[in-house]
Amino acid sequence: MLTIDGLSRRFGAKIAVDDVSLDVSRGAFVGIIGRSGAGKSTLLRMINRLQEPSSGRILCEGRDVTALSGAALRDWRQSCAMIFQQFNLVGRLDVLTNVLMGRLNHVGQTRSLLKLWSAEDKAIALSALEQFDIASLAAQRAESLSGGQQQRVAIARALVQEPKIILADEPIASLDPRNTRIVMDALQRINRHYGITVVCNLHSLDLARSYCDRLVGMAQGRVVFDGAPADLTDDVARDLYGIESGDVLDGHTPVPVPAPALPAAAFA
Ligand SMILES: Nc1ncnc2c1ncn2[C@@H]1O[C@H](COP(=O)(O)OP(=O)(O)OP(=O)(O)O)[C@@H](O)[C@H]1O
Repeated sequence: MLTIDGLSRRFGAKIAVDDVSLDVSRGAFVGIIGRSGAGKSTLLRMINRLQEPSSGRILCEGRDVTALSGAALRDWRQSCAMIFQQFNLVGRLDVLTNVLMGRLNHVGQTRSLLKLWSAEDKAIALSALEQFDIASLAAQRAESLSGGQQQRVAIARALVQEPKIILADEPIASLDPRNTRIVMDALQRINRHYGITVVCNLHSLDLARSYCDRLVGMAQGRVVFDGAPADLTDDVARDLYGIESGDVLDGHTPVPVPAPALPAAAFA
């Protein structure tokens, strides 16, 4: 469904993403893992075109996403919803209105400017909130909610966009363990129940192993592992995470290793 073909992004002399090629099939739950600075966010942001590639292409069902502009680009962004670490809600607005923002592309420009939501849009938004057990919070200001609740609102907003893909950039990075599970369960529900493809950046390897059906490991902008969670051995994980491996391998003794110099073929 989604093909990333030789995608790179430079920031001055720095190569954040270096010649990445991936095929993501419809309905997959893909975890992008790797240490801080590996290029995970830049990769996700390029898929959504929040960041422009320096070279390479992104294709979705044969359409060249990298060439889109204007209305076609807006359509693309609607069909690949982003979930951010910091939720990106409008704090002073109520929860229901925040979710309705996800419908903006489905209603006419005048109605969206005036925020004249139809009864049907409101029903869709409320139903999305119900999916994640937060319909009772619909009238509350978003800023009054806990982090886990806010992230579920953001996921509901993404769902009402009716996307083909959800791109989640470290969605649980600022949450406690209980809310982490709730939010990951919400993403899993979107994936399994609605068949929406999820590509999710995760720092925690344990979470990635529990929730994803495919893991893509990045180091220094390159893909150094691509396979099933069961195939990602602790040794490979230590190479991927280096001195951070103790943080991501729960129950394992951290074994510091030098920063990896990882050819893509090494773990293919
Ligand atoms: N706008 C930017 N300007 C300059 N350098 C950038 C920019 N965005 C990212 N980088 C650099 O590109 C590299 C990859 O960053 P990126 O945020 O994609 O990594 P990451 O794996 O998502 O890390 P983290 O988990 O810490 O967010 C880093 O070295 C980062 O400093």
